[in-house]
Amino acid sequence: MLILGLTGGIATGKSTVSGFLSDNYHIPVIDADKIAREVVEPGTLTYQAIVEKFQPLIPELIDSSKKDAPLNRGALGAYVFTHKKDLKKLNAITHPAIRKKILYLLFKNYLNKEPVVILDIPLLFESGMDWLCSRTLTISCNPEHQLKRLLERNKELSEIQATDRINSQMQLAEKVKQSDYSIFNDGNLEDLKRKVDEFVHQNLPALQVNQNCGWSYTISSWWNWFQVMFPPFAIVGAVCALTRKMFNKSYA
Ligand SMILES: CC(C)(COP(=O)(O)OP(=O)(O)OC[C@H]1O[C@@H](n2cnc3c(N)ncnc32)[C@H](O)[C@@H]1O)[C@@H](O)C(=O)NCCC(=O)NCCS
Ligand SMILES: Nc1ncnc2c1ncn2[C@@H]1O[C@H](COP(=O)(O)OP(=O)(O)OP(=O)(O)O)[C@@H](O)[C@H]1O
Repeated sequence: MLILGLTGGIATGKSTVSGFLSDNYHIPVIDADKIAREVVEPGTLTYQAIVEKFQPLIPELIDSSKKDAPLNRGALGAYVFTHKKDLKKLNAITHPAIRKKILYLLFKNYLNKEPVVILDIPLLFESGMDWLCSRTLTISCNPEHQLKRLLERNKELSEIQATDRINSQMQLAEKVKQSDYSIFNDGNLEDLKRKVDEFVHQNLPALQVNQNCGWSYTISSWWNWFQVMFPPFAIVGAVCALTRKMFNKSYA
């Protein structure tokens, strides 16, 4: 299974691209932002840990008059994106649960024999989850477009708050440098769609696209067949791939 790690800065167009890939090529998408919302729902251990840690700092974090009140994400975001140390603490609480769910969904897709899965993670490199990916793709754009799109989408954010969110992430240029492929999303939505189509046809040649009824997959080498027939060899293959990635990274 080819795992394509999709990343970029906030509001650079990741979800728009994963939407195209899912709608037009029927590729399953694992969306880390969506998972990040699920793992903090009332009743979860992550929710409890966040309330214990952050309610003393953010009194409006939950509506205490209601049982199982959801987190006030706006208030939590406004606080953590201006307090770097606390953002790290929030990440330390949420990321293990997000990682666990991602691994579970990857395994489920593997059992479903999906040839390609998109892993849409804004913090792909920051969290080190790029090691799981066969290939990585960064969606970037210039800073003016990024700020404009973020302010248009999240109308509740002031320009200062939006800039804080952008600055809390790894620089876009660094993400582009670390990734195998990048798409520069500076045109309109039609331009973006065309670039995504070009990307698929140029970089995913092992897959034969049938846009009407999804992907059909050709297992190209004897080694791939072998791994499908004897799963322990797939595990050895995965360990070798991870070791190779680690080695390449430390010498990059
Ligand atoms: C701080 C929170 C409550 C703000 O919630 P809100 O609904 O306003 O934003 P949302 O979750 O939709 O995120 C919007 C975008 O913000 C950026 N972002 C989110 N979390 C982080 C973070 N920890 N560090 C840097 N950028 C982040 C991403 O680009 C994301 O796409 C929320 O983002 C959160 O719980 N973050 C911690 C979990 C996390 O790291 N999620 C990202 C997926 S790995
Ligand atoms: N090429 C484009 N032209 C016009 N609008 C665009 C373009 N690309 C993305 N947008 C818009 O910009 C906003 C941000 O895009 P999107 O939600 O895909 O970003 P994202 O990278 O997934 O953001 P986040 O990190 O917050 O999840 C959306 O409202 C989207 O419709």
